[in-house]
Amino acid sequence: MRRLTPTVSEPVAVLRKAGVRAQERALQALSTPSLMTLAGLSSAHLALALAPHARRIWVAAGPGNNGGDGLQAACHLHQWGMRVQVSLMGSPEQLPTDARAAWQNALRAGVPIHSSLPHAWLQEMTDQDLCIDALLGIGSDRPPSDVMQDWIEQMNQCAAPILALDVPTGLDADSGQILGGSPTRRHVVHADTTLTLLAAKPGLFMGHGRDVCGNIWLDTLTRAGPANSLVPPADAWLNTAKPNTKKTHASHKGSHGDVAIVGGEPMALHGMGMTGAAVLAAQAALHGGAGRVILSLLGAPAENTLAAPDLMQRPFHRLDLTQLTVVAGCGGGQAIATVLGDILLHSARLVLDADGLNAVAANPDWQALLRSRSETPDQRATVITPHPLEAARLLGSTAQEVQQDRLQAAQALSAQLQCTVILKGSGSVIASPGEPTRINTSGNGRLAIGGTGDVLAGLTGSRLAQGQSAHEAACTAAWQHGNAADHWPSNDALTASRLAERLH
Ligand SMILES: NC(=O)C1=CN([C@@H]2O[C@H](COP(=O)(O)OP(=O)(O)OC[C@H]3O[C@@H](n4cnc5c(N)ncnc54)[C@H](O)[C@@H]3O)[C@@H](O)[C@H]2O)[C@@H](O)CC1
Ligand SMILES: Nc1ncnc2c1ncn2[C@@H]1O[C@H](COP(=O)(O)OP(=O)(O)O)[C@@H](O)[C@H]1O
Ligand SMILES: [K+]
Repeated sequence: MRRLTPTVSEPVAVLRKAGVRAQERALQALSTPSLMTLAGLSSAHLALALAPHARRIWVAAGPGNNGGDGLQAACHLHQWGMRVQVSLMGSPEQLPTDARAAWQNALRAGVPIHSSLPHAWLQEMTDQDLCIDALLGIGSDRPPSDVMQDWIEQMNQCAAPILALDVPTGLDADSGQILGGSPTRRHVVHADTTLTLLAAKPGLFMGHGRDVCGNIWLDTLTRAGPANSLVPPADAWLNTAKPNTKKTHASHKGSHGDVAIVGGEPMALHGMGMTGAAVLAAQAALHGGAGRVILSLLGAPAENTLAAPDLMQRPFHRLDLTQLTVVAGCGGGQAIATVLGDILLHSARLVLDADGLNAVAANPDWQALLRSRSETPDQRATVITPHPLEAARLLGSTAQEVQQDRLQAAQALSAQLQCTVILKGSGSVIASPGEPTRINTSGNGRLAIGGTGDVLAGLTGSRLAQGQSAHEAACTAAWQHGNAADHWPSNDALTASRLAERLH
């Protein structure tokens, strides 16, 4: 069993529900004792570690095998001398085979099992006690019923912390969306800890998953490690790519790459002042360690006084795109369309963001140009950094559809445009042709403010300029960007410009 944090360094495979089921089938036949026995024991061990002094442990068990895990855990905890009470939803006779066996074990051991909520217990429980959510796991396929909503609400209102088994009830394990629609305290369990079983699931790290899982632990239930042939191919991996920011002594500014930021339409052009976005990207490229950073503001003949003195400023026509890592589109407005063809055709390495992506979405010729960058003999690296709405425009779908399956959306976009994609948001997904898809787990809701996406684009450009491949640059930049937010002092405002200066 191990805790999954953003700083985890060993590879962690992520499987959708279908993959977990395949793994379960393959391992089930080989595993003695049964997987549920192992799952119950593991859950009981973690419960005891979390609440060693608990005077009451309440297990809410559902009608499937997730309920079976809870019953099995209750049996161990009871045998170890803890005061446990189980509320079982549904009829024991209708439990699936393994869960029914767990119910019989618990009955034989003398665990109190009821079919209703233990109201008096719930009132008396304190923060030293523990609730175990074993209502639903990966079999959860619809919004919780009214009765289940009552149980979820009572659990969320209880003073005791919550340990969710496998998946917090109400959360879709594939998407991180709430099956009941919104993350209210009736629709989803807000766990303090989630023990996920067999494999990590994408929904725990995306969308609402980050808010309702608490600390995530994984037990693969395979003590000696499963034979490779039994493990289905991973749908993705957690992103563990930390940047190496060390530079050799024998280097000079030319060794660390040149980045040009193209964007930042001024107010005078179409009444939308967006130069700040390009300046933020440039600052991030600078602090990310690029050797030289050039700011090329669109439609702005005069030098911009907002920009730091470390930045060079040049008009677009003076850039030698063939020698540069170009970060294009941050605050690009409509002006980006006047230079996008050249950028797609000639940039040695390219990060395309924001209005650059919107322009590509509206123009099939530019989509073809973007795709063709991967077919040039030098296979020009391209990273695109859409948020869900920008991704939806490129895919011809909706932001809601993108959020329903972020892994699939990022992979489809990467295949469609033959480039690396960072699909931003809670649980950024990094997909590249021929590379394992990554889910980034660093970062938090404090990043959900204007300008932090520009910082990510500039930082990615800086990593590309320093010689990383498109996939590596995207993975290390996403991780570093989120990590800076994770280490931000709680009493200090996080703003995009400050983030750009504190990338570490
Ligand atoms: N069978 C095994 O070998 C193992 C199973 N495991 C556990 O089993 C879980 C999967 O078990 P199941 O496939 O039985 O699925 P679940 O236990 O997650 O739930 C399925 C049951 O819940 C009902 N249900 C689904 N949505 C509902 C809703 N909204 N309101 C009310 N009832 C609802 C279904 O009709 C079905 O009866 C995993 O998440 C994991 O906890 C683990 O113990 C590992 C081993
Ligand atoms: N809840 C969150 N958890 C982690 N990262 C987030 C979260 N919300 C936003 N972010 C990150 O913040 C950045 C926001 O980018 P974007 O939406 O393009 O904003 P802007 O265009 O204003 O810069 C992205 O890197 C995104 O991944
Ligand atoms: K659960």
